[in-house]
Amino acid sequence: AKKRAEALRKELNQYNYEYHVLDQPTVPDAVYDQKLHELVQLEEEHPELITDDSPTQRVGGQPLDEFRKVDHTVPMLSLGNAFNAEELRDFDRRVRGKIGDDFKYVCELKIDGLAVSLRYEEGKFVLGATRGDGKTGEDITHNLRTVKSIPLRLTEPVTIEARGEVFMPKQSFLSLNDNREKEGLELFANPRNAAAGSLRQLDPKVAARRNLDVFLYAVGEWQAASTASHSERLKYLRELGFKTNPETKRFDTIEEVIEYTEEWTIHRNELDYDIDGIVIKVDSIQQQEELGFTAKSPRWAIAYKFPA
Ligand SMILES: COc1nc2nc(N)nc(N)c2nc1C
Repeated sequence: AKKRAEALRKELNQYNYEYHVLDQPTVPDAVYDQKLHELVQLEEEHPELITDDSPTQRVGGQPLDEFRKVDHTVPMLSLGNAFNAEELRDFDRRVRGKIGDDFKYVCELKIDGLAVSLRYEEGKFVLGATRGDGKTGEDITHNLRTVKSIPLRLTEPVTIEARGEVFMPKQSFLSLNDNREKEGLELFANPRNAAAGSLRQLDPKVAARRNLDVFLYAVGEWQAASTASHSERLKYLRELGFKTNPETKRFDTIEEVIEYTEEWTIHRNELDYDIDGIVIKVDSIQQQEELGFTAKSPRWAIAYKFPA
């Protein structure tokens, strides 16, 4: 029974990863559901076989009676903003004034969701927290465990804090508001508020039915082999089993970056999720360190915000 439970757990976690992280399922839902049912029965007969990374353990038992405060090991920063191409060129001039012309930019979609920090110890998901004021957030581990694209166990037993954005896909937002209208409940104004409202619940069963998703984009505490660039860090996050955004691109010049912001200003309505801008970062870690930080934001990154 122990062997069978282990085999089922491995298989189901792999299917879950393919479906929710890669968006490339290799088996039909019926196969997943049938094997999950077998594991649930096996764990009912042999509770001692239950491990906390079992797919049956994503939705916890009792609701909490309050949220615990969590101090971030590494503060969660905020980004400076640019609202037009000229302000992006100003940013570029400041960067070049400091590190010269030999560098690359990475551009990422700025997901309109809720910033979270995910802590793993020896590869196991142990703590998920909101950004809060950047130094102290709230422990929402019980809700983040229900997000199927958040791995409960990484492919390597590393200790790491990954940062990203939890969001509600547009389609899920529309059907959630449909249901709320039918039940005479107040509607959510937008997917961001719906995601935030779902994560602010004390009972994880609520978040579990809200179809939340995540994209990871940065690391806080970092133990792994040194990485030379942000692009390499994103690749490493993917290798660990995290979901990162597929639209991320590297460019040599700010003019290419401006074209990328113009493209997404037009095409963002084709995405399955809301974005409120584009985040632009100097790719090299060494050059990021040369540029450093202001009191609250990195000098090596900026958020281009779409016109409201
Ligand atoms: C390096 O710091 C950051 N990086 C980010 N990257 C993306 N893609 N989206 C964000 N919202 C974001 N926010 C911060 C503070």
